Amino acid sequence: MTDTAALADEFDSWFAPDTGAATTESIPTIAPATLDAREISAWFGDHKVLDRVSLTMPAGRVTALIGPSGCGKSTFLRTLNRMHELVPSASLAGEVLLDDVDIYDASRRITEARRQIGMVFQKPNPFPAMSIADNVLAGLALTGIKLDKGAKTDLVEETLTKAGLWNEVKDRLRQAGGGLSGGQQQRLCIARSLAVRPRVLLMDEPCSALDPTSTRRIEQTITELAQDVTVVIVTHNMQQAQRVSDRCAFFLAEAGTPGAIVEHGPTEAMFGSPQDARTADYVNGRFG
Ligand SMILES: Nc1ncnc2c1ncn2[C@@H]1O[C@H](COP(=O)(O)OP(=O)(O)OP(=O)(O)O)[C@@H](O)[C@H]1O
Repeated sequence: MTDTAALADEFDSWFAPDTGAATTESIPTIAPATLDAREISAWFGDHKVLDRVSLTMPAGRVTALIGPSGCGKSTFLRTLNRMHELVPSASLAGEVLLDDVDIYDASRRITEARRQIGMVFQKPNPFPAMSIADNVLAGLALTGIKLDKGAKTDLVEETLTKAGLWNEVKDRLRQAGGGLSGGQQQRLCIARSLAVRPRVLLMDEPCSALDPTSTRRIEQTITELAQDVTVVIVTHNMQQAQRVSDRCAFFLAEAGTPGAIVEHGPTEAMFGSPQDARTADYVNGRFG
């Protein structure tokens, strides 16, 4: 996916399949949840790209997924909120438990899983012509949540503050989201995700399109967010993984085999005393 419009479509489509979303006048405030992936295998057609990946991503912590290009990090991330199934040829085996409830259970609505497990993409994808405030509120309509004006105003301030953008935009909330810098747009997208009060926020290389200053600003935001929401982030940047994450999982797809986790654990141990020689080689920049 290459342009902003296409990514905005992706945002739209992830809520689209559900027709039975409930309407409510308030958004439940809930605590961060633990996400537990059990024996996840994933395919595109008959190409198996993940093989029985199990990983617990603890509540209120930042977990970084690291590994060379093509080892299945993004695919794994997309299985965690049922985005993988948006690809027509895609299939999946295994379970993803959100505080012990399987998000793939047939009785659970797809929209509810995606509301509770939000996603921030590689390139910022605000709706460019929509105002900053309306961008923040965009997810509410898509999930069927209706709020009165005062509650919306409060929610815009609350989420832009949490995303570290409020002070920069509070005097121009009616201006177009597309007029912000790349880093500001990414923080706007974080605020948009937070507005539906997710319990988990998935981030797929959220800084890869940003300059170093904007990157550090997003990293600061991620660190601050972790008390409200569980964060799972894919990153190629080893310094970033060390700076923002509590735990890391190292993925590898060796010699044409599907991606699997070689090692996972506290970030300090993964970088300071890795158990597997392949982890040591990767985190020290010897390949990948
Ligand atoms: N939509 C798709 N259709 C078919 N194959 C896909 C699709 N998306 C990913 N793949 C394949 O799945 C495998 C894993 O890709 P994935 O993007 O998950 O890896 P990654 O570790 O996130 O890579 P990168 O770090 O380069 O983003 C690769 O072989 C890739 O070519």
